[in-house]
Amino acid sequence: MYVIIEPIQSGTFSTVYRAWDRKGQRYVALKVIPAELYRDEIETMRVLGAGHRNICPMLDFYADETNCILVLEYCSLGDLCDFVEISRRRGVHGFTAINVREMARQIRSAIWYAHSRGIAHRDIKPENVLLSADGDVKLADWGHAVRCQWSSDADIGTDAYRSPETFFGKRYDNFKADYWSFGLTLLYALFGRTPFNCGRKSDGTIDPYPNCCENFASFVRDSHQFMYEFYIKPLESVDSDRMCEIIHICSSVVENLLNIDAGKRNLDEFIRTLENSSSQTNGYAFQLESSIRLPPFLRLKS
Ligand SMILES: Nc1ncnc2c1ncn2[C@@H]1O[C@H](COP(=O)(O)OP(=O)(O)OP(=O)(O)O)[C@@H](O)[C@H]1O
Repeated sequence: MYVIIEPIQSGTFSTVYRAWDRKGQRYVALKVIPAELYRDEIETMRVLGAGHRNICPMLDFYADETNCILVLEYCSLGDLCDFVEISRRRGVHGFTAINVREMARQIRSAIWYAHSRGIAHRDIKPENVLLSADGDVKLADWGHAVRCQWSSDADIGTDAYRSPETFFGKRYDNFKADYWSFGLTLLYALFGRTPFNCGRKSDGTIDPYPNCCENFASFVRDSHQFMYEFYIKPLESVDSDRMCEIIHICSSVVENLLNIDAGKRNLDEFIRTLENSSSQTNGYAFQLESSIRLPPFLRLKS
């Protein structure tokens, strides 16, 4: 029924193939997972259904004692991580190649939909943001997802995208943790890199970044200043309107998604501030100053 054409990628737990669906006359992605791991992912995908434009739907699945095969809609433009990397090699920044506002709207919509059904993704990152041929975003890989808002799992997801409170085995809000990962995913889309990395202790175990990462310490001291030093200052030859837009998106990400205080992360406020500025025309930086709290470096510039 399905003819495998080529492997797309091997993830940590699975291999994904591009295949031809003879019956449906279309390409599909086949994700092959060891049997002991598949149940949660399939159950989550069932709850999510095929009803959301920005969630990669499961079309079918097959299982035996050793493996399970998820048949997924095929996203021909691959994942956001590869897209940003390919653009970078061609000398194009993510913020030029991607309509980051539209991407943010679509990812937000997928997150909101999942959360409204009680599902937290718990591994939002560029590798799990797929791009379909018509340019839509499809949030994928629900293998780490849970159907509850609160947990204390200290070892879930991908370190560079995990929110600080998830490392220590204390109770945290999975939905707010998703907001943080969403924020870092957008920063990766804009700039092709993320700032926070875990270390290794002498016994080989992971040292969570909130304990050991200099960038994180700087971010805690002054998050807007850190963003300026890490992301904005190194940018060259970006015109001033574009620069204002990038700064505005960064500022909104920092205020509403990357807040150290998880309780203050706010998805709706994030989208609201993003939409606010998109209706502004040239020179909007000057008008913006009165509408949102701008980082100090933008005030200096204007
Ligand atoms: N439907 C799809 N269409 C196109 N490519 C896909 C699709 N699903 C997955 N891929 C590709 O395969 C990669 C791995 O898929 P996925 O993240 O689902 O596997 P995984 O084993 O759970 O990965 P990991 O645990 O390492 O995050 C994705 O990053 C993407 O590049």
